[in-house]
Amino acid sequence: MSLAKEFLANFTDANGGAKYLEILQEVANRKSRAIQVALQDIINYKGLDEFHEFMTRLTENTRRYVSIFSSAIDELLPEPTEAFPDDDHDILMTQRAENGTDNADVYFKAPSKGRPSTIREVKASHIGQLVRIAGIVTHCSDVKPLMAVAVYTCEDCGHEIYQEVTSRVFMPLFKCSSSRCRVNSKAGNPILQLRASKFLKFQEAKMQELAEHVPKGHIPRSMTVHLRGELTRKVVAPGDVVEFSGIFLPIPYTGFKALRAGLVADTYLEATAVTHFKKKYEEYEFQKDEEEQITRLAEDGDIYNKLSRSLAPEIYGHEDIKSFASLACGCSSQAVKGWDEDVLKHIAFIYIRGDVHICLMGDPGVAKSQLLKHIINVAPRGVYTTGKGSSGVGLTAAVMRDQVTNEMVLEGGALVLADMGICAIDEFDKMDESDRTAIHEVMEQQTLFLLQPIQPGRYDLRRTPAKNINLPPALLSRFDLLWLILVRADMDSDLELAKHVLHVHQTQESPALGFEPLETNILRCEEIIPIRSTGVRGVHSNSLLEHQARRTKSKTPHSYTTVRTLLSILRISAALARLRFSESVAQSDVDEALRLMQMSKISLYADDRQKAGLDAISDTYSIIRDEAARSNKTHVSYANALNWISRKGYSEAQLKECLEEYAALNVWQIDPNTFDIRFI
Ligand SMILES: Nc1ncnc2c1ncn2[C@@H]1O[C@H](COP(=O)(O)OP(=O)(O)OP(=O)(O)O)[C@@H](O)[C@H]1O
Repeated sequence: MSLAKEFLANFTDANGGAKYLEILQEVANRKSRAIQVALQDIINYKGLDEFHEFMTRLTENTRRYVSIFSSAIDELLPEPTEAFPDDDHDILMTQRAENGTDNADVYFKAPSKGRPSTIREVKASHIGQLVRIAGIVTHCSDVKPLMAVAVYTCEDCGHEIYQEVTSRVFMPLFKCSSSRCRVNSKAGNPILQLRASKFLKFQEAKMQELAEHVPKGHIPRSMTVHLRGELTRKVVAPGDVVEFSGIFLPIPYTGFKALRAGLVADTYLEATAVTHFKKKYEEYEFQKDEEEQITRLAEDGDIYNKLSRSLAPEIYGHEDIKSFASLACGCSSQAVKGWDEDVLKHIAFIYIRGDVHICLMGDPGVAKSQLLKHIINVAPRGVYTTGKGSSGVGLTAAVMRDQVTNEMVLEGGALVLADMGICAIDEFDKMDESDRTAIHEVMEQQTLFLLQPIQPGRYDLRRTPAKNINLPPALLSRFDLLWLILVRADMDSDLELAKHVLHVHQTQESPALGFEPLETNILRCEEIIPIRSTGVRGVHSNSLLEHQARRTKSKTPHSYTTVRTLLSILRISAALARLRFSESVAQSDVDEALRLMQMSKISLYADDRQKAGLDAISDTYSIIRDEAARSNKTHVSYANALNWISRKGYSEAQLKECLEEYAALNVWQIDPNTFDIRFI
């Protein structure tokens, strides 16, 4: 205990203040009841060597050190410096203090260095130790009073008896322990005084391991977490991604369960600190360097391209899907405000949702699942689940009996946990039809994004998507984009893919992108800041409607325009504007939104692209024209043009043919030496 006293009395923080003595003064003045001891402070206090043995003992037998620190605190507790009302409550507190039953609550916070453990990594060998565990909260009970000290008054001798309660069940006292009753050979009659007893706020949470910690094909594990005192209500809602520091403890079964269980005990985590990992968009606090990087990005004219190419750089190609996925992260459920009346008058809905849904379909092994996991990792709140293992209840909510309060409560499923975030449902087509209908309403109310890869086996291009995907049209129509990824015979593209995959596996990093890929935390910030922007003002409606009318006259079959299509264009355009930190949607945003919609349709009817007159040469021209328009350039280097078209799977030979054909039409001039392009 001497080391504990020395540390608490002499530790000074970075500002030279006596951190823990100040906290003890707060406790003495009844301004606080909790003392959180950061183990990092103990490490910093004397360097690891001096306190190494102390730290090891503390982390391996934490509960014992809670009582050691409590005793040290009792000896160090200063006199109050502020008077407080002298009422019967105070008399009681004084008595408790004299009986040592009113200790302040001591909590240890594990050092934040290194990766927290996953639930799967915490074993029986960790029993009694201080551990850090990261996970997603799936259930929170109400905050209830938990008795910590039972106070009795003996009816015969008036003696006050204190009984410390350390579990959720305890045996009340029936015999008075005073000397007077003992001398009189009386059992006495201790009466429990609830008003005098000490209660702690108590909350029970269920934490599930994060999707990225679950080995393929395994079921996510969960753990019960007990939150007491000042730690209650720190976990705001199911879906919060948090890191708990706590003592891993066994919880003996009681009653008949104990008879059946024998020596087997259940386990739980006695929380001592809670850190929120991914907050809701509004609560996210940016680090200083993040703000600086975002500011530099905001001034960069190529932010959209850099964002989408930084998402899953080790996955080759799929640029348009990555572009749209980065938009999906950055959309907001805010209504799209400020669009001028002409556009809105064509829209039946009063409320225009801001979220987008994507349905990814494709052949096996085209990186659909990998893309989902990257997107979930970037999104501030993301939940990944598989249709094979999910039921409608597992996706929405189940009515469960709360173990603590024995009341019936709603336990949030994947969609609830991802509220205001992104929910990725893999192999959605494997879900039962009856379960799938559970998300119709959710998708329409737009509290979630959905990315759902579907493997219809081999996709038959001669049939419509609805027939290939065997999803009800009512559900299909809720997707803003249906994107088909097929393995196509294309030597150049396959060669590039092979080079890319080999490079990733040899160097454990993605090939050079021509710029420093944005870190995940910057991508996450980048997706968040636009959320905070107010709604974006619309472009002049005529250009939007004309654009859409022109596109839908194209020869691509099945390309009718519904109100939902128009809403999708509104949402995508608004998301593009937000990514540019713009408060208004520009023509280029609408162009890009229409291009993404067009590319989505083309992916579904690829073989019709030739019939639709979008052959390789005109497609190559469209790609160069659109990219040049987006970067607002009239002069395009040959290297850029080649990079743009090869990303779409076209070859250099097709580029050269396109350059010649459109130079002959006086669309552009080609530099005879460098083959650079200058639009006329
Ligand atoms: N374009 C690509 N670039 C890099 N790696 C790829 C690409 N396509 C597939 N892969 C690799 O192929 C493997 C399969 O990827 P993934 O599991 O995401 O495919 P999938 O489409 O989900 O397959 P399935 O439909 O069978 O689940 C992964 O290791 C992935 O990295």
